Amino acid sequence: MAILNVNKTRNIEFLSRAGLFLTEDFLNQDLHAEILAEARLQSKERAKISRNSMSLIDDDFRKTSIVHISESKALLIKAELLSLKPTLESCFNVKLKGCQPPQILSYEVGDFFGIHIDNAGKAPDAADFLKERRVSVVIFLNDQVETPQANSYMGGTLTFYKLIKNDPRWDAFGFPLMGKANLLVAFPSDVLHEVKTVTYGERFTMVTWFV
Ligand SMILES: O=C(O)CCC(=O)C(=O)O
Ligand SMILES: [Fe+2]
Repeated sequence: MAILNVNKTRNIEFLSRAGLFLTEDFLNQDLHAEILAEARLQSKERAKISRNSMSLIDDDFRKTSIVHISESKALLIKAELLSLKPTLESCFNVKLKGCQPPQILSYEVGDFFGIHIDNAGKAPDAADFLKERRVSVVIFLNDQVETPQANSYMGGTLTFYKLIKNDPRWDAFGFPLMGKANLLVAFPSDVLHEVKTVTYGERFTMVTWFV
């Protein structure tokens, strides 16, 4: 699919206008550094996808790992994320109960996540935890760069689809968001998105879903 080529700064502006919520420097600096350090050290397991009420690994659709983080860090992270609830409620005009346990995701070279929505849409046999997702949140933990640099990654662009409603001419266009350490993006969980293949380094994100 075609990807619109827009510069990094303007893209934040553009995606905000298209209805996404973006905020820079979301986590306090110490917590951000601690999470990233922990993400690089801890063990990981391959992330699964849900299909026909089954949870399975499908390398053709998603190659991502979930990092095991300490219980204490998970609690701190959740508290930070919950502080965002009122803002997300007014931004997306929904009443939210809370958020699902945050996950730290790692994408090594060759990893990606194909085009999907986070809340299973109208699939009748989907698990309840998927159906109840209202607002998805992604926090980038390290920088996406254009030439190799330590602690950063290349490729792995988070790309959104069908942001321009009621005009099918735009349906094939992907709207990219370059990763930037501590940038947070929130979007309705029925927005189509994907993570392109990582081509250098290791990409870390933290994700949760408000319900
Ligand atoms: O890692 C990302 O940027 C997004 C991950 C994602 O789309 C998901 O976990 O549903
Ligand atoms: Fe997603």
